[in-house]
Amino acid sequence: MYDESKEPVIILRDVRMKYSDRYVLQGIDLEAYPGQIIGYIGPNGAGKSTTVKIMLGLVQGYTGEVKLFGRSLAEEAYDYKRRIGYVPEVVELFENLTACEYLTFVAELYGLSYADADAKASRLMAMFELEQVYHKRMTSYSKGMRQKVMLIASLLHNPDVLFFDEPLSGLDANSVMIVKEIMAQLAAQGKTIFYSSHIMEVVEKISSRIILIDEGRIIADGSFEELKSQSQEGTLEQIFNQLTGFHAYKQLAGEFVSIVREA
Ligand SMILES: Nc1ncnc2c1ncn2[C@@H]1O[C@H](COP(=O)(O)OP(=O)(O)OP(=O)(O)O)[C@@H](O)[C@H]1O
Repeated sequence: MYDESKEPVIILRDVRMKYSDRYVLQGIDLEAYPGQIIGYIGPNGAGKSTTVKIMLGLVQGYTGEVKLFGRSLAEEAYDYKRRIGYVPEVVELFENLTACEYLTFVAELYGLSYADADAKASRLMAMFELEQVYHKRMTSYSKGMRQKVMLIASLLHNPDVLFFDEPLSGLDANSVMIVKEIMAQLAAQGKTIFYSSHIMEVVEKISSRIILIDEGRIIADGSFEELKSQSQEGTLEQIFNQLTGFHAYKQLAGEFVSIVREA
């Protein structure tokens, strides 16, 4: 369980972000604590990736305050990146490298020596039964194999906060169980996991807290039980549909299919 007596590791205050004339984040306020697994969910285009990229220092030009580990990202030369890990949604970069080359490169950026990085990376690859391909180029990897490499890359430096964007994407059923358990054990040891996904069944089960964002605003924030009792719905998928005002999926699907069938 997370410990709210500790200092929050993430603080966002009135974070707003504008692209061209349009606000895609309209005032995000949240704190995250050690040991929390936060499911950060919302419709396509709601602003989830933008929020995460701001926290990663990849997007500038926002207003409001963003603090990680008690210090503002706006502070000059604040080197917080060694304490965070990130699994991006799209894994296409660097595939001409072998896993060994890629993982040791990433770990060295985080300050590990080559020898330590190689030893740790090869052992973690073996845990996913990927030892045979450790020295093969990732162009020859399946989607799930690449995803496992990205997970390892995000964890090699033992970060305190993890940002995962669809981390189970492409993983087989056994690997999903392993990764879910890894997340639970990391959280039990006080890591904070900020997790974006569209797979509601998984978010419902693994999150200690769920934040639902729609059109750049937080519209629900609490444990699954809290969200359930507020909305009178049974599953997270139903809560999501209700809170985002979506009911017409059958009609929409019908219209879609009828357009497809037009000669
Ligand atoms: N670089 C950019 N330039 C202009 N608009 C952008 C840019 N990045 C994101 N947007 C817009 O900001 C809005 C929020 O995008 P964002 O990627 O944060 O959504 P998301 O909630 O992560 O969506 P998804 O579930 O589809 O991944 C969208 O309307 C998107 O078109």
